[in-house]
Amino acid sequence: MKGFRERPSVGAVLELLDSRLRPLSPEPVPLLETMGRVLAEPVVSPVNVPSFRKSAMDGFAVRAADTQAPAPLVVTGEAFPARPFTGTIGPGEAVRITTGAPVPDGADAVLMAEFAQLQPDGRVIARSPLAAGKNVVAIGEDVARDHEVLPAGRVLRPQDVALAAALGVNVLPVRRRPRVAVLVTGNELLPPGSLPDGFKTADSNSPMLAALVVRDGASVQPVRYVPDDFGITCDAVRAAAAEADVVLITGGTSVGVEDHVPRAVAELGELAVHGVALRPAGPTGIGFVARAAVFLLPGNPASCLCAYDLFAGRAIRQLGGRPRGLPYKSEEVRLMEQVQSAPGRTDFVRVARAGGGVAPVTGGAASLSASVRADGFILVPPERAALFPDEPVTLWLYDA
Ligand SMILES: Nc1nc2c(c(=O)[nH]1)N[C@H]1C(S)=C(S)[C@@H](COP(=O)(O)OP(=O)(O)OC[C@H]3O[C@@H](n4cnc5c(N)ncnc54)[C@H](O)[C@@H]3O)O[C@H]1N2
Ligand code: MOO
Repeated sequence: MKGFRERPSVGAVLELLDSRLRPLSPEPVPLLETMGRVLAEPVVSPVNVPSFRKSAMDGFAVRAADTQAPAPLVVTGEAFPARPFTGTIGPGEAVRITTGAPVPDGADAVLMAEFAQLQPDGRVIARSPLAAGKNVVAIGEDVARDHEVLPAGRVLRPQDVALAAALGVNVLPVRRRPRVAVLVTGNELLPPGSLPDGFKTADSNSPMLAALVVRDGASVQPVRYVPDDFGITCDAVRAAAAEADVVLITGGTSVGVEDHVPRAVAELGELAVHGVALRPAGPTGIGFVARAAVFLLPGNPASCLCAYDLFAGRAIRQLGGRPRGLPYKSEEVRLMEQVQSAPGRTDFVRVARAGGGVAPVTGGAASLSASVRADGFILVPPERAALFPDEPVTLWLYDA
């Protein structure tokens, strides 16, 4: 059994990771299925919106010049959406119009019904003068043809999908979703939901990882349980790497006699990182097998979450074309208690709000309940051996 030799810094590991991964290729997807997907190319409008001069109000289409003096106008027809008035409005004339209807030729303003005085003979008088263009939406006023309306990289929102629909676009090029396989190692584990029994432990890492993977826009394959056996571990990693873009392996990452994962990854491909100057999750590993990026996530639940958040999630987001940084809101807060670290190491410290600032929650890397009690986490940078009360720190918030 060998211990960890050199542990690269978190920064060095992130650099390596970023240099090895590129967004997955685009795929065409029907518009209604694109919500939350990542746009791979900009959307350029093929049309003007609106494509005709459109009334913004119910009332009367008029010539603005005719409203400067309060003279009665003769109503010569009606205009409705998609049922235009086909004639031209001449001097002294008006056309009854509804919102969304094409403004007839000759008219350059719409008199709102509220400001129209109807005469007993059916003619209409403007109560106040109108400027040209009043209540008329110009051609291309909302969207001009050939203009970029959605940038590449956009995580599509409901209104984005709606705009594409308004432009007549019904298929969008979006990044392929990363496919993620999860392998759970450890003879001691029972499937999630099992009552912990004797020396056995219910698997809590895989439900957490599945939720994180979905949050980060990827699809997750059914979890596979792998006993602590070198040959079976190799077979499972090989099979997972053949069908996934990312393989997450929890447990068996360290240097104990039953920790087969690092050697399996090294033999099947490349173990680029094993051990990071980080606490918790120091035993984290990163490798590449076939075309898959493989993450060795320590078995302790808090370490597993930490290693996912800092490394695996970043890779998944990058492959999916999403912003690769931490997907949490941050805020500057005051630290209420001293936090001990060590020079050269990054510490991931779960904290809760306390006394107008934040304080570490109690519980080690094996404590999942500490992650549940935490409002978020802070990171102690490698150049600091400790953080002190009253210092400003960046709080990464678990809740938006
Ligand atoms: N010589 C050294 N030994 C260890 C070091 C070290 O630096 N040098 N680091 C320690 C740290 S820190 C951790 S973390 C562990 C990581 O070890 P493994 O990744 O091999 O994790 P396991 O031993 O398999 O499990 C640790 C712990 O977590 C429980 N576990 C595992 N999987 C799950 C799961 N899916 N759901 C819930 N709980 C799980 C497991 O039962 C153990 O209790 O290495 C140290 N050793
Ligand atoms: O870092 Mo281990 O990841 O503390 O339990």
